[in-house]
Amino acid sequence: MSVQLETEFSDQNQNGVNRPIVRFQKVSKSFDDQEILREIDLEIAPGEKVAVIGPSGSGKTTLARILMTLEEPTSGIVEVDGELLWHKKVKGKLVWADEKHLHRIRGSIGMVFQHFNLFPHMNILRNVTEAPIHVLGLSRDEAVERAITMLEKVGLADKLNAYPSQLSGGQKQRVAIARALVMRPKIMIFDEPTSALDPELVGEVLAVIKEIAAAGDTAMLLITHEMDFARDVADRVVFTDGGRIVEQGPPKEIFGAPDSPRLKSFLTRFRTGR
Ligand SMILES: Nc1ncnc2c1ncn2[C@@H]1O[C@H](COP(=O)(O)OP(=O)(O)OP(=O)(O)O)[C@@H](O)[C@H]1O
Repeated sequence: MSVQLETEFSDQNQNGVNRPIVRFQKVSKSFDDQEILREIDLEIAPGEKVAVIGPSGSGKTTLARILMTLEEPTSGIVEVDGELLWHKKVKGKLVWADEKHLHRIRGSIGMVFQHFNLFPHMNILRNVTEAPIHVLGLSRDEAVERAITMLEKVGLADKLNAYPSQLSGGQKQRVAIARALVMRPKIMIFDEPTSALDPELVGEVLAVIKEIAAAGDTAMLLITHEMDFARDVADRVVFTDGGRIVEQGPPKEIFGAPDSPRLKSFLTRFRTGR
C-alpha cells in the first residue's frame, strides 16, 4: 500500500471560510493494474451541487465510492471539510487512516445508492431514526422529530408506519434520501439514484432531489445518466472519460457549448440514443 509524502499535496485553505467541503487531490485508482481514475483533482464548495456525467466505465461510480469510503484510492488524497478521509498525519507524513477514523468521518457523508438497502423488518420511521439514535446519539424524541421533518420533505409523512415491502421503488428511494439527509451530512452523494427504478418512478425521485437541492445548503455530488436532471440541478457539471476529468463548467456551457471533441461526441450519442 502506498504512503504519500505530505509535501506532494498542498495544505491551502485549511482554515479559510471558503474551504471546500470536498477536495480530491491527484486521486488515482487502479483495479488489477488497470487505471480507472487518473490523477483526479476536484473541489466541491459549500452548498455546491456538482453532477458527474460520462460514458459507462469512465470511473464515475468509482469516484463516488472513494468519497463514500467504500473504495480506497491507489494514490492521492481526499478531504471532507478540511479533514483527511483516507489518511491521517503522523509526524508530518501521511499514513493510511484506521477503520475508526473512517467510521467517524462516514457519519458526515450522506449516501444514496441505486439500491435503497432499507431494513425490511423496520417500519419507515425506524429506518430513518436508527442512525441518528445509534450513530449521532440523539434521543428517540429528537430523532423522531428530525425524521418526520425529512419524511415530510420527501413527501412520505403518511407512510411512517408502513414497511418497505409496502412501498413502490420510488417511495423506497425517497425514504433512502430522507435517511441520508436526517444525519445532516456535509456532503450528499447520489450514485445513479434512479437507474434501478421503473421508468414511471424516475420522475418523482428526481423531483424530490431537485427540490432538496434548490432548498438546501448541503453540498451534493450527483452521478447521473439523466442529462436533463444534471442540467436542472447542478451548479457545475463534470464530464469524465477514460478516468480523467475532460471538461467541467456550468450546465449552460457543458450542454450548450461543449468544448472538447469527446464531450461533443458523448452528448451527440446521448441525444441520438446511439
Ligand atoms: N471492484 C472492482 N474490481 C475490478 N474492476 C472494477 C471494480 N469496480 C469497478 N471496476 C471497473 O472500473 C471501471 C469503471 O467503473 P465505474 O463503475 O466507476 O464506471 P462508471 O463510469 O460509473 O460506469 P457506469 O456509468 O456504467 O456506472 C469499469 O471498467 C469497471 O469494470
